Amino acid sequence: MKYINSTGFTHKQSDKIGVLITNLGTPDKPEPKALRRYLKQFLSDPRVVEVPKLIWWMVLNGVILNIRPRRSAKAYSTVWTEEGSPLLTITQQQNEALRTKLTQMYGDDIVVDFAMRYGNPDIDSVTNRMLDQGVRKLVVLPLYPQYCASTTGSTFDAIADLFTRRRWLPDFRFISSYHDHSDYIETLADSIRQHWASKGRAEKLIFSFHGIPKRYLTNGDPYFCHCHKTSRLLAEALGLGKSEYETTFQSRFGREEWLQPYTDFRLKALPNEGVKSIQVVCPGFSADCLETLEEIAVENRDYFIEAGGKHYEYIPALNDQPKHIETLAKIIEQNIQGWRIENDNTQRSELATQRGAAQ
Ligand SMILES: C=CC1=C(C)c2cc3[nH]c(cc4nc(cc5[nH]c(cc1n2)c(C)c5CCC(=O)O)C(CCC(=O)O)=C4C)c(C)c3C=C
Ligand SMILES: [Fe+2]
Ligand SMILES: [Fe+2]
Repeated sequence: MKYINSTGFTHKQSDKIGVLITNLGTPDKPEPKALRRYLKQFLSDPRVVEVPKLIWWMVLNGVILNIRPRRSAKAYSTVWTEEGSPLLTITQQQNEALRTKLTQMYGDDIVVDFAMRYGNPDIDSVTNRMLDQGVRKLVVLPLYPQYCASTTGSTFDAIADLFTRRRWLPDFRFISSYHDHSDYIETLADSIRQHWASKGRAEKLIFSFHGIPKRYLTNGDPYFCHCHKTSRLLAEALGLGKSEYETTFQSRFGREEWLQPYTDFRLKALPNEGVKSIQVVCPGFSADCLETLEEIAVENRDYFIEAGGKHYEYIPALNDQPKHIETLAKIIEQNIQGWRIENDNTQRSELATQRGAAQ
């Protein structure tokens, strides 16, 4: 085994704190070839699809990767902008804003960067670059408020895998969820209140979260409970009664049962139950992406209107809203307690001396 060495250190270089934010990732282009590459990496992750390896390899390579890339490329091209995929652009904006905020709080010895679990920029390259810049204490914040093994757990796997290959490991903290953090709840509530102030209130508010197979819940994944806790706290903050909101699950994939109730089923049923005006918010998505901009804002609107609904609004994700960035900075601040920015170069000088002697 050849380990990745820690190179590039110099005398008087101070130790740095690294803050790495991550999200799921997105294809490089809204084209079938790029989608094939992206979906192959994403759907080959055993944390995402928990099906025996050989069976899944045959289904993925024999069926899914021959059909889905073309279909998904079409969907992606409807949300793509001149800057690229919304998920990437918004994550870049969040990263810039967070870097500015944390630099104001901690000075230049904090290194802030972002990476994607699938596609680019990848976790390996970004983390290696941060460690080579002198990061000796690393905190990772996956931008998934609710813990799920398929997303948060998989992000940990990628970092842990890199660590098994590196010589010099940093102090390390991993933020596994913030679904009930009071600032996150208040920021979401505030964004909904602002929407109400400018657009008025619908009869019902739908909290739509990305789904997962129901089997993962029965096997002990806390994701479903985290989603419901976020909803309950959000409803309390907004003073909503039980009949004024619903929690639903979107973005099903494959044939098995996923978490219920399904968003699209409920949107098709609500007009028949007398609900003609709704607003939908997706608290599990920290950045707008295909699943919110296309599936919720367009596809599900059509279902609701076709079923007899009159008024449908999607309330955007928190994205790079200043209050969201302040919330993320606060979560990071609380998780790096006790991490002093070091300016003690004794160890560094020691190493440099030994290297000099060895040459
Ligand atoms: C917010 C949390 C997410 C969970 C939990 C999640 C689980 C999950 N997803 C799939 C399959 C797909 N998801 C896709 C897109 C997608 N998923 C999330 C987030 C979560 N997924 C985001 C933010 C996005 C959008 C990415 C973007 O580029 O905008 C896709 C790709 C799109 C498509 O082809 O439809 C798939 C596939 C599974 C199987 C799963 C849990 C088991
Ligand atoms: Fe997904
Ligand atoms: Fe989708």
